[in-house]
Amino acid sequence: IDHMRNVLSEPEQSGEQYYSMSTPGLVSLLELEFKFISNMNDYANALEQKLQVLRSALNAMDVERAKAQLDKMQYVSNPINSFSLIRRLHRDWKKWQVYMEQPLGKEQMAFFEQHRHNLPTDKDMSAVADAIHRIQTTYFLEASDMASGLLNGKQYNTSWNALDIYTVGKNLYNTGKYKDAIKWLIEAIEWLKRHQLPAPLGLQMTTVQLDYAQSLIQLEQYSDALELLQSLHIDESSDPEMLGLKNKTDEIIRNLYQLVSTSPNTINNNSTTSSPSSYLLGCRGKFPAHPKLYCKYNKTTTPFLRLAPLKMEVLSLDPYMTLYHDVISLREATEIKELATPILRPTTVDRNGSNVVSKVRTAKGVWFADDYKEVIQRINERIADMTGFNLTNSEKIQVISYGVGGHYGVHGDYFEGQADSNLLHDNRIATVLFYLNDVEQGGATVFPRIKRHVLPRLGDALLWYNLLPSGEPDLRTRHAACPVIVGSKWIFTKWIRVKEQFRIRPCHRD
Ligand SMILES: O=C(O)CCC(=O)C(=O)O
Ligand SMILES: [Fe+2]
Repeated sequence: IDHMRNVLSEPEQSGEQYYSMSTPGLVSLLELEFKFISNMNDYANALEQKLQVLRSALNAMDVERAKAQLDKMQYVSNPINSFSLIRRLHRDWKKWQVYMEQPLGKEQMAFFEQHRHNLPTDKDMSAVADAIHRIQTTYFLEASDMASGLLNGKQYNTSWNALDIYTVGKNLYNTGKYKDAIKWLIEAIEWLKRHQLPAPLGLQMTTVQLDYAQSLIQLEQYSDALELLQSLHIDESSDPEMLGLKNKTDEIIRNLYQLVSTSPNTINNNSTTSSPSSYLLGCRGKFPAHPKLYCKYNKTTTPFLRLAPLKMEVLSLDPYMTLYHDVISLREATEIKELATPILRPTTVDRNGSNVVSKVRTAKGVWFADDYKEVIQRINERIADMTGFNLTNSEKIQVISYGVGGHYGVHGDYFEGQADSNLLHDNRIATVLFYLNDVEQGGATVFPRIKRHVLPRLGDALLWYNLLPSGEPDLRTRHAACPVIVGSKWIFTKWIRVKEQFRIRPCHRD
C-alpha cells in the first residue's frame, strides 16, 4: 500500500459503473431492480390472463364432455350436437392452436434486452465480494454471522441465501484464499440443507461440495477431501449437468487416491495467529485511550475567529492534530452531497505517475473548483479561518462517497519519492478532512503510527500537518479510512499546499 497518494487530475471517464463503490450508485441499482420486479409482475399477469382464458374455455368444454360421455352414440345422433362437433373441429381447435402458440411477454423480454447493459458486470461482482471479505477480515467477523445479518455484534433484519453465500466463497476460492473460502462454502451447504432456491436459479449442492473438496485439496488436506467426495451420492441419471459433476468427481477421486498414498493429510498448523496490525487494531477501536489533551474555543488563528470561535479538540501535539466540531451544518452537508451525487466517479490512486482505480481505495469522488457554488466558496473561507493558511494554489475540495466496505488503505497525503518535482516542491503541508455524516458502523479514520482513531461525525473536521518543519514528509501522519460496515460515509478533503505559506510559516533551524 506504500506510496499510494491522492491524485490531482480528474479520474478518467469510463464505461464501468463500479456499482459497489458509492451509495448513490447502489440506489440507482435498487431502482433498476424495482423495474425488473414490475416487469416480471407484468409477465406473470399476462400468463395469468392466458391461463384464465384457457380455464374458462375448459370449464365449458368439461360440461359438454360430461353430457357426451353418458352415451356417445345418442349425443352425436342429435344434429345440434353433431353440427357443432364438426364445426368445432373444423375451426375452433385451429384457433386454439394459434392462441396457445402465441409467444407470451414479448414486451417483457424486450425490457430485459434493453437493460442488459445496466447490469453489474463480473468486475462489479468480484469487487463487492472483495468488499465483503474486507469487512470480514478487518473486523474479524464470522462467515455464519455475516450470512445471518449479524454484523459486528449488531443483528440486522436481513440475511443471505445460498447463492449469496456461495458467491462470496467462490470469489475467495478464485483468488486463492482457500481457508476463508471453506468457511463460506460450508455455510452455503448448510443453507441448502435447510431451504430451497427457486428452481430457475438452481445451485446444486454437489457443485458447492465439489468446490469445498477442491479447496481442501488446495490446502493439501487430501484425505479429508477424499472422505468428503466419497460421501457424495450423485444421482447422475436425471440430467447431463449431474453426469458432468459425477464424472468430474470420479476423476478427482482417482487422482486423490494417488495423493493420499504418497502424502497423507498435511497437519494444518499454518494457522499462525499473528497479532493484528496497528491498522486493524485502530479499525476495531482497540487503540489505548490516549490521555485527554484539551478542548478549547479557537479564537485566535485568524481575526475572524474572535467573532465566531470554533470548538476545537487537540488530539495530538506532535504531530499536531486537531478535531473541530460543528464546523459545517447539516444543511451544508446535504447541499454538498446533492451537488456531488450525479457526478461522482471512481477515485484513483497514483501508481508510477498514472492514475488508476485500485482496490486500496474503493470510493467515488468529485473535485469542486473554489468558485463552483456559493457553499464551496463559503467552506473554503472557513478552512482559511480554521487553519490560518493561504489557500491560493491549494487543491480543489474533493468530495468522497464510500460504498460497500468502502475504504482507503494506509497512505500519506504528502508527495514523496519519485513524485514530480513540482509536487515535491509544493507539497501538501496540511490536510483538512470534513465528515458529512455519522456512520452507523465502521468507517473510522485511523493513524496507525500514533494510534489515533477518529469516528465520522457530521460537522466534524480533522486537521493535521503532513510535513515536518524541514519540509520533509512526516511519516507519522500515515493514515487510512477503515472499511465502512453499515452506513454511507461521505467526506470531503482539502489539501493545502506549502509554497503559498512562505509569509506565514515561521522559519525553522532544521
Ligand atoms: O475517509 C477517510 O477517513 C480518510 C480519507 C483520506 O485519507 C484521503 O482521502 O486522503
Ligand atoms: Fe489521506
